[in-house]
Amino acid sequence: MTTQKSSASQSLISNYQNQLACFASRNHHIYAQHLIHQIHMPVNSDTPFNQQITDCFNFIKAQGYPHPILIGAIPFDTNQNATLNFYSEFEQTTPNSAQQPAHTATPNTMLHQKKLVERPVFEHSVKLALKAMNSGNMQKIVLSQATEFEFNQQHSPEQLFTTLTRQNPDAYSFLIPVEDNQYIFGASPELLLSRQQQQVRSNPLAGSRPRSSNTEENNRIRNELYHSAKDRYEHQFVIDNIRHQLSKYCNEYSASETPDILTTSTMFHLSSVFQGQLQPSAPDALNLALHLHPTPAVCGTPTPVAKQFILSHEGYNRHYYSGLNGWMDAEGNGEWVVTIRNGLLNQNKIRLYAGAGIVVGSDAATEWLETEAKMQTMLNVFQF
Ligand SMILES: C=C(O[C@H]1C=CC=C(C(=O)O)[C@@H]1O)C(=O)O
Repeated sequence: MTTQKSSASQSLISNYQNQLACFASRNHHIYAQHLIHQIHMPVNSDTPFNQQITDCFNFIKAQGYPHPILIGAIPFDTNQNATLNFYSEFEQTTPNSAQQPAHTATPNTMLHQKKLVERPVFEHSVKLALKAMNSGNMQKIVLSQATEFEFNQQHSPEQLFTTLTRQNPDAYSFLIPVEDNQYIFGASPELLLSRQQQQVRSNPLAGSRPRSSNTEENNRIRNELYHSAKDRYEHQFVIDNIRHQLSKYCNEYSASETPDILTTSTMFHLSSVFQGQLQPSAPDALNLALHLHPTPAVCGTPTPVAKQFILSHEGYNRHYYSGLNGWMDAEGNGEWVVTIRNGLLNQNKIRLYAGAGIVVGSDAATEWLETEAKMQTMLNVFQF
């Protein structure tokens, strides 16, 4: 496939060829290699990001590539820059974990680790949030922490991705180039939104318990989560919000009446499904997903109050964590997942993130332990 283009179109030509992006779900794996253009701008109503997306797709198609793809990452705070990567073509395969090489990540030595949010700071924020709830200002908030690890050498992004998909075959695994030669990577259990022609689907999660290694104990934990009034309450904010936002665009839809339990490599979650038939005028997959973001699974209720609390109290910049990532084709079909159980690869440093939903009745110490358990999904990649 040629990458030589006319001088008139040089501004859209890749300086970044061979920056691989990968996105895997249970049903398919997408690999895209020939990066044509990267947009870095906020995806909010103040910027012309939609026009730029249309221009990029049109430009790539005019060069003779009929099936371009956008694979990108949107931050938690949409006032910060998103990264939208445009590829001229992509390969789509059916997952077959038996054929994947059974390696773990490069055997690097970890030199240092540093908490960006220490446990007392997190627990203090939880207590402040509970106070705000008791005075009626907020009903739910998701608070998070991050840890940075420094290794003696850089991990191979491709190996990280292979390990993630092998360890988490039911998750949405991703590896996406972002600014400054960094990558975000992860294994998210949470589908924010998929659109395939007029079919839309969302699988919100909220309410969690760490898994044990003992089967009987796991049965007890699942049962306790399923019947926990506090976790059902925490979950309800998310499904109510998704139903409210998406039903506006649907001719018909259905939503789970009671949640199921979704099992990941490290956690149990309460899980609901929303499915609908979109109206002909409904927005494309990315814009529909942006209407949902940030859901109460990563922010809180009411959204503006929770978002402001997070920005003022959390004590670090979430950036891509708890945003969304995924892909979209030029017809507006796509899959966007919540950027959780993820990390940021920056040369020989890796930053990992995890959060937990807080409602009245939450206990600060238990919530901290929940974030640590969630982080284990990523730590397993490095065999810690
Ligand atoms: C915010 C995270 O998880 C969300 C998704 C599932 C369950 C959650 C919870 O029970 O708190 C969170 O809302 C995270 O993993 O960092």
